[in-house]
Amino acid sequence: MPPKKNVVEEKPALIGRLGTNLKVGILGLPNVGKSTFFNVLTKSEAQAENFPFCTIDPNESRVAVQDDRFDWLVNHYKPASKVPAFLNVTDIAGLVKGASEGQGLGNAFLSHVSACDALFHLCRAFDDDDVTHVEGEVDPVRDLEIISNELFAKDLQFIDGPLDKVEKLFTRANDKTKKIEYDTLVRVKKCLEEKKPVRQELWNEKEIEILNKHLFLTAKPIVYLVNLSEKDYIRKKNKWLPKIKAWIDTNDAGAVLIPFSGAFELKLLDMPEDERQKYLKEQGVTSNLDKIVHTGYKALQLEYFFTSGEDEVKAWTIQVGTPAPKAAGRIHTDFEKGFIMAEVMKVADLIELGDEAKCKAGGKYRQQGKTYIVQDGDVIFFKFNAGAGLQAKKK
Ligand SMILES: Nc1ncnc2c1ncn2[C@@H]1O[C@H](COP(=O)(O)OP(=O)(O)OP(=O)(O)O)[C@@H](O)[C@H]1O
Ligand SMILES: [Mg+2]
Repeated sequence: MPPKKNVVEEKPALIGRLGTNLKVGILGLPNVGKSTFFNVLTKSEAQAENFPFCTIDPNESRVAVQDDRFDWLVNHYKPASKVPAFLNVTDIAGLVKGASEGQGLGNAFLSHVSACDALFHLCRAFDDDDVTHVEGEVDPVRDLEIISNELFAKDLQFIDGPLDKVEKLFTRANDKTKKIEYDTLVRVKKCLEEKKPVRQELWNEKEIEILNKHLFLTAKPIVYLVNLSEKDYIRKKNKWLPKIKAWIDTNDAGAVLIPFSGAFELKLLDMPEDERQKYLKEQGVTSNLDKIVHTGYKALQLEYFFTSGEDEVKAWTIQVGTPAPKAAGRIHTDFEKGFIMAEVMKVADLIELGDEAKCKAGGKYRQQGKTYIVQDGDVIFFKFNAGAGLQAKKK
């Protein structure tokens, strides 16, 4: 029997703000290399020094998403203007044990975490007696636990307010419309008490709508980054890596772990391009920064389609699952209002066949209507009725 239409399917979905201007925050203890990472990633010059709480106010920047497909389009069309996709990144202040009780920068810090949509949880696995560790000695597993506990503690403090409110309406005032909200928040509280991050629980769409009103810290997707010494990064070995992996498997199953080295990346940044290539070849390593950017982008459930021609090749960021008219609206609201169709080629087909004419001849140039869900890497030309925007305004 086919499933009933009104049954809400349980599927892992992004809990959080909607939109395309989402950002990833860099989270971790003080002095573990967050600003160093931010600087090498975004080629910025945020202050990164060897003392805890060097960063106080968040620094924001964006980093271009490296994509060979975009490079191919640029090389093919030789456009006057080229605009890749960008990932927004925020460097936040270090968090210490007791932040949820106001220690360190306390609540100010946690509000900066709250303003981000996903997190790079960065921990330190490099030994360097000259770089101060706020907890004494290096132990990234303990550090992950400290930060994770603070996030749980903050969510637990926060939930009582909304839960009390909805409980009054649902149980005492007998407002049955509040049932889902009440049940959802009770489940959230249970998760938090069991130290299960909200993101690890399976929620249906209705429940996600409720979660999205509250933006729990443990609902945000996390990518774990381990900051290694240059030596360990090059030899791809560090005694903490297996322990960190085991911690993630137990506490945040399925989350991605990516090692990098702030010291190594800083060194690369200072080298001229030819020297850098030579050094990478000699050492037999590559930088992990592109991979980190891609993973962050994916964690936000963002993707992009391309528009391309001689004027411009551009990657347009959308949320996964965006229908064609809404994607068109990213370019201009009139494109959405007057949407007629999307003419779509897959960038992989374009690259394989060589040009648009061959795509058309090979049946790889398709006309798609309003219900088409745009896919990552679609090359799209939108047809729209130019007067539609005006007509809509007149109504
Ligand atoms: N992989 C590494 N190996 C050795 N030293 C490193 C490495 N990564 C960062 N450092 C050094 O650690 C110190 C602290 O780095 P940074 O200022 O980036 O930390 P932070 O996490 O932003 O600190 P805060 O929370 O205080 O803002 C700096 O002196 C930096 O050069
Ligand atoms: Mg810093």
